[in-house]
Formats: sequence, structure tokens, C-alpha cells
Amino acid sequence: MLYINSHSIETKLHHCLLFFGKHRLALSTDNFRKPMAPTLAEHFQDSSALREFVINQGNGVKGLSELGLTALPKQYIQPLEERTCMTNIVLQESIPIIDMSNWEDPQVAKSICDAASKWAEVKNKYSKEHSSSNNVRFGTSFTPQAEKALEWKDYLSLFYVSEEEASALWPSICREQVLDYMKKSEVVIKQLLQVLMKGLNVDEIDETKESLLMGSMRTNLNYYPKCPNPELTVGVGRHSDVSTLTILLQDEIGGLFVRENEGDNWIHVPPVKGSLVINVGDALQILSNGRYRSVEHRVVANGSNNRISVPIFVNPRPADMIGPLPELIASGEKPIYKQVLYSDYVKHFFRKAHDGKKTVGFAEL
Ligand SMILES: O=C(O)CCC(=O)C(=O)O
Ligand SMILES: [Fe+2]
Repeated sequence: MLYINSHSIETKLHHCLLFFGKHRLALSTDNFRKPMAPTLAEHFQDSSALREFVINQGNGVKGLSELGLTALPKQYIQPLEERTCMTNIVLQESIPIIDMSNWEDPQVAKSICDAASKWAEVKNKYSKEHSSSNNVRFGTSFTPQAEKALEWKDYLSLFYVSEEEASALWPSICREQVLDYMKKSEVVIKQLLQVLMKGLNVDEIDETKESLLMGSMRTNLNYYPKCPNPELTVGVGRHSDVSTLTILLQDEIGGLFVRENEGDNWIHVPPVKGSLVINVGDALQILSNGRYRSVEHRVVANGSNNRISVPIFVNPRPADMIGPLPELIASGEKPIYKQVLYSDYVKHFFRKAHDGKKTVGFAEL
């Protein structure tokens, strides 16, 4: 986990998502029948009514939040151990901030590799049912069909295949901005991956490695509306990303926490103006044979503010086999992971509710 400064990729996307949000608001008020309003709490006691409104009608938690509920519907109440316990929050722990303008400085490369290893040791048209493609998806929570308690988050997920497909399928309201953000981030992603590979004594990123490290990309637009009883639920439950790297743009609200040293303490990752947060994901942990560690993280719900975040998940291609890089094994390292088909790994992740860092067990030998 580290931050990098990036002045070129700015707040345009935030405006775009807010606008997308407004667009959805129109939808949500249309879809919800006003006569129900006086008995909202009662109405949503019924899980199928809640799921119908939030998931099937595509109103999301944004729709719920905007109905002005005074209490959190029970379906969102997380077990005690999944709520954020403030006694386990470590303040002022330093997450490295790396200035990308001094790229030539060997110290910069060193801080990136250290950060990746040591520190981490430490809406309706696009819904699942209605979207014309799996590559564009509006959703809510994480895997509502597999979760005992729902998560307080809506998202639009855009898997990049080609410019043509994006033109044809992505919502026009944010298409250009997301493409632009992805393109600008690519430069930074390549630099980071080059340095991380050098840190493993892998000097060249050939075509095969480029595919494994950054063969596909997914951009999510996450929206966490203001929540009644935020202390009873989560924005996103504990998990690590299945990416190689995640490049995260967040607004000024905050609420992202990372687990320290895979121990019991959690560290807040406050927004730093002009910076992106970089997470190591499971795919890089597997490719590096555990030398770089994916970071477990979660997002709290917020009682006073709406929050937006925009992660780009940099991934292998779905058809790639991932396992420890041959260079590492040739140098005498014992592999701790087997070769797995990346799309199987991702399917495994999405089949279950968030469960911390358990997904990586799927690839363990
Ligand atoms: O909103 C955030 O800060 C993080 C979101 C996240 O962890 C994810 O989408 O995988
Ligand atoms: Fe994540």
C-alpha cells in the first residue's frame, strides 16, 4: 500500500460520478411508489421488499439513503466482529507517500518495492439482469445473493475490452472521463510494475509478463451514500483485491482502512490531495510468490457524508494462468502457489461474501 502524487488525474471524474448519481436519483424517485413513504421502516422489514427496491429496481443504497430512513434496515446490520471497532485503529501510522516527479531517483524505486513488500506484510439498465454485457454492470453491495448482511455501497463497474466496445456499451455520461483516467493512469501503472519487477530481479517485462501484470483493466465508480446507523454496517467488508495493483482515487471524505501487518490493527488511509492510493492485489502476491503482499482493506459507512471512490483494478487477462514467475523459481525459490486460471480465481472471489484474505487460499499449494 502506498500513495503516489498525481496532478494530472484530477477531479473531473468525481463530477461525472456525481452527475451519474443525480441521473440515478431521477430513476429512484420514479420507481418508488410514494404512498409507501409513511411506513418505510415497516415496508423494508420484509427482505424481499428491500431487495426488490435496492437490487431489482436498481435504486441501490443511494435510493434508500435518499428516502430519509432514520434507522438502518436490518438486512445491513453486520455481525459485531465485522463492524469497525475503534479500539483497533492505529492513528498516525505512516503510509508511504511517493513523489513520482523524481522517477529517476533510485530511492523512489526502493520505496515502492519496500512499500509493496514490507509495509504490506504488515443502475437498472446495467444491473446483472438487464445489462447487455457482463462488462458493464451497475450493482449494490458485493454479492447480495451470497451475503448474510448487505454492504452499504452502490457501484458502476466497467471492464475495458476495447475503445469500440466502450463506445457501444459504456454509459455516455462517464465514458470519456473513465477512458481518459484509465489512459493517463497507464503510464503510472507501467512505471510501478517495472520497478516492482526489478525488485524481484525480473528485468524485462515482455509480452507475456505484460499480459500477466496488466493485461486487463476494470474501473469501478463507487458511491457510498450517507447512512443511518453507520456503526452497525460497513461500506465494504474486509477483503483484498484480486488485481495485481489497484489505483484508487478517492474524494476528500475518507473512510478507507487497511490492516496493519496482517495483525489486529487497522490504519486509516486519509485522502491526500493530488495523490492516488496504490494497493497490491492478490494476483501480484501470487506472481511474486508471496514477496509482495496484497493488502486487506475495508471501508466504513458514514453518517454525515456521501463518499465516492474510483478504483482501477489492473489485472491479468481472464484466460491467463497465474502462478509464481518462472524467474523466481529458477533462482531456487520454493513455489508457495500453484498455477491457476485467472478467471477461475476471480469467479472464486465473486462466489462468496467478503472474507478478508481468504481468496488467496484458492491458489495455495
Ligand atoms: O472505496 C474505497 O476506498 C475502496 C473500495 C474497494 O476496496 C474496492 O472497490 O475494492
Ligand atoms: Fe478493494
